[in-house]
Amino acid sequence: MKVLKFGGTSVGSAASIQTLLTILKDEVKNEAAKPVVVLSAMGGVTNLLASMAEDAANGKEFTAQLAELERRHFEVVKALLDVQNQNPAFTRLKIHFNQLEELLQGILTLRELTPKTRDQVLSFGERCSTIMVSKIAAQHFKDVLYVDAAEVIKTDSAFGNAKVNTELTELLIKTLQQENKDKILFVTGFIAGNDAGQTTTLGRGGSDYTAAIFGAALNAKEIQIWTDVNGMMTADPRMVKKAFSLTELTYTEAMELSYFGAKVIYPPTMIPAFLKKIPIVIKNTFEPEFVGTVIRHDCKASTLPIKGISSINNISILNLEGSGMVGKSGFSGRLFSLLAREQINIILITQSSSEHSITFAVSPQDTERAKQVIEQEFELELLAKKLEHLVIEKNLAILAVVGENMKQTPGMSGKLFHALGRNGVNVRAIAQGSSEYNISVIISAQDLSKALNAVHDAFFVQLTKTLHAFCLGTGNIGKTLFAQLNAHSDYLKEHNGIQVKVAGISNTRKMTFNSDGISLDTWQDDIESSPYSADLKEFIAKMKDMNLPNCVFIDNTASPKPIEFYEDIFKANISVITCNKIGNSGSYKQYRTFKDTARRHGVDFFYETNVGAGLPIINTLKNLMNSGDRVQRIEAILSGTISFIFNNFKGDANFHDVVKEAQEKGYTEPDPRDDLSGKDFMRKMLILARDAGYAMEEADVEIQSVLPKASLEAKSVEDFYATLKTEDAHFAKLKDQAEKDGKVLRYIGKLEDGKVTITLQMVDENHPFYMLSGSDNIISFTTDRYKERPLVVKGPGAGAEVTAAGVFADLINLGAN
Ligand SMILES: NC(=O)C1=CN([C@@H]2O[C@H](COP(=O)(O)OP(=O)(O)OC[C@H]3O[C@@H](n4cnc5c(N)ncnc54)[C@H](O)[C@@H]3O)[C@@H](O)[C@H]2O)C=CC1
Ligand SMILES: N[C@@H](CC=O)C(=O)O
Ligand code: NA
Repeated sequence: MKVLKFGGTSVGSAASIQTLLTILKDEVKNEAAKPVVVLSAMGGVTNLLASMAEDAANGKEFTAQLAELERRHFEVVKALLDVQNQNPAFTRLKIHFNQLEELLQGILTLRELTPKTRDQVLSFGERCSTIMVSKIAAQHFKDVLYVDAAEVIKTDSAFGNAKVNTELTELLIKTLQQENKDKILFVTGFIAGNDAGQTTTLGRGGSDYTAAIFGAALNAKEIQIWTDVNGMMTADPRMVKKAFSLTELTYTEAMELSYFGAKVIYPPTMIPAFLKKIPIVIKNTFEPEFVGTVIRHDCKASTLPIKGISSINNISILNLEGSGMVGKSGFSGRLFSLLAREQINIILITQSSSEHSITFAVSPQDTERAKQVIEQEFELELLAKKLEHLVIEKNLAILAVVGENMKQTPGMSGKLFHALGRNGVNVRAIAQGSSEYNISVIISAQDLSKALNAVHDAFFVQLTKTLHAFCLGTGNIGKTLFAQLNAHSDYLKEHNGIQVKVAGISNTRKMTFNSDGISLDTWQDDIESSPYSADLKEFIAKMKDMNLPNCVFIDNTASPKPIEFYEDIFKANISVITCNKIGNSGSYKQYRTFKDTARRHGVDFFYETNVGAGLPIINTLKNLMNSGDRVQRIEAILSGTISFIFNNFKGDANFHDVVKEAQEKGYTEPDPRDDLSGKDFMRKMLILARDAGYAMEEADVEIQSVLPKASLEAKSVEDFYATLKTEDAHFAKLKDQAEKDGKVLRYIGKLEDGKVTITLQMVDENHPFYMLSGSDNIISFTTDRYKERPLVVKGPGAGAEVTAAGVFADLINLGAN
């Protein structure tokens, strides 16, 4: 036979009771032995009863609540019972409501609520729901018996949390069942009775306990807990959207997981079932076809590294330290006995092997009392300075990864701490028992949601890892990146297990945020209709405040302003991807600071597109350097704009029009003077030289300009274009000269002997840079290893598509870390 327990939501309305009946009909059809059905009070009723009792004790009226209670039960009776059966049900229920009213009246008169009376008040919840459901069930099943559990579950008189007399209880339950083998028993959950026939209650999770007691007494084949969620999940689904239901768990794992937070079952109540190895199945009344979770002792081997992550979102820690406890046997015994005497529950303990300090966690409401009693107990040690004063830290949380598979598996704690560290979550204390199925860490409460999501992503790699991107700049590159992300998101999920959510966007006018991800179909409308005006400081503050896991800041601007915040962003453990070259080509000190700060905080700083757009130039150089090679010389064409101009400034073409075309094609910087003046090229050479190990400054780069004086001095972009027309002869002369000699114009950068030069050259067909087209860049690295023939990278080095793709590639590389 099976025990089926239905929780408050499962008996909370006429509709859910109808579902309950369907579930029961299936059970009766498929199983020869009649089930035992344990019921909770209708959802919310226990709390309502408790508050009515409190109100009465405080002299407040309770009639309205009583009427509400009656209404809820009567409404169900009217909806589900045939008219001729309604009156007997109303009468039975009314008797109870009258008793309840009398009881509350007594409390009101005496202004006193004892634990005993409170238990009695609360018992009306289960009694009424069970009477009601059993009456309805009697219309559908032949033999139905209402059982008041107070008659068979016998306890001591510790009202509120009574202790069960197991032997007697089992005997009474067995006898009851023997005598009613052909009947479906409908049993009140949560309540019991003492020897004197008074009602007691079983404490937290009491109805589950009732089910476990019946299951154990009757050696049930299975105990089903019908609730309103799809079984036990890998984490609290309110905080971790990707949490999923577990199909199987061991008892130990269930205990560990649901100890914190998870309200599905309260594991101590399962002990009777656990001792008899009875499987417990958690099912969802509102989705009965879903398999749910089975808790059993003989679970199949699982491929999951952990079963789940549990958490408590509000705890305090107390830290006691001093020489007085070093090597002193009995010290912790004294401390913890004291706390036990005071009924202060210790949630977690850690002690370093130096024995110089003990840290333990308690609930916030116990904190002050714990401090007081410890200071009293250890007064002498404190006076003699053998102990320091107790340090209390509040607003903390516990996160624990749980699973028996962690046993003997190296790398589990590494994975946990990597995920926490990379997301800037500081670990205040750690506890792992030698059983190895639980690693608990204490962190700041405000980091809990971020930490849970990051750790969930790290362990459940079969799910997608979510990156949260905050993007600055919606121009050429920014908007192309959004289009690429949007078009490629399904592929990314499927092949790389990565999901990119754009959680914030700003341009110079507006900014918008959404922690669930801004739609990349409608981002333009979202930003336009956003109530927030752009404010870079605010944007960054909000990004930090949202505290999302796997967070990255993407700078797609050409502005010096975001650069000022990079260091601060790294310090908040947020990675940076940038196509903006201004940061890395500022002072050498600033360049170093970015690199060092990112490394110190365990986050990434990726800037592949700073040189040659999407071409793999920065990464190639990084690989050379990291593998111990040494750069002897770099020769390169790194201005896509100038490359395009020289490749198209031929025959009758005029210089002005070719520059305009380069801008229209998206090759130029927002201000094309940056390209033509050689400044953009200078920035790239400086970044390369620095990455190659040279501590250079801008002043160390020698630039030969391609522009005449008038164009160089132009005060605006418009004036600049005007000078390109007036100075046409200057450009035509250059072109004619090259063409006459059978050569082409090339703007070439060189790094050699610690010196960087950028010069305008005319090269013939024997030169390796002769054959270029479009916006091609080319770079040749001569190194200790690539000495005879240099390593060459060549291809289009400007344009929105290739640049955005380079930023995208940085993002994917980041996702892999
Ligand atoms: N075009 C290309 O081929 C390549 C461009 N890049 C770099 O890409 C970056 C962006 O270039 P484009 O998209 O062409 O520029 P753009 O002028 O089209 O767009 C810049 C965007 O940044 C925004 N912005 C500027 N200052 C801002 C601030 N303080 N706060 C918020 N938003 C701000 C603007 O509103 C605009 O949306 C530049 O740094 C450029 O050097 C890098 C490699 C290749
Ligand atoms: N404006 C740049 C674009 C790449 O950084 C260029 O022309 O090379
Ligand atoms: Na590149």
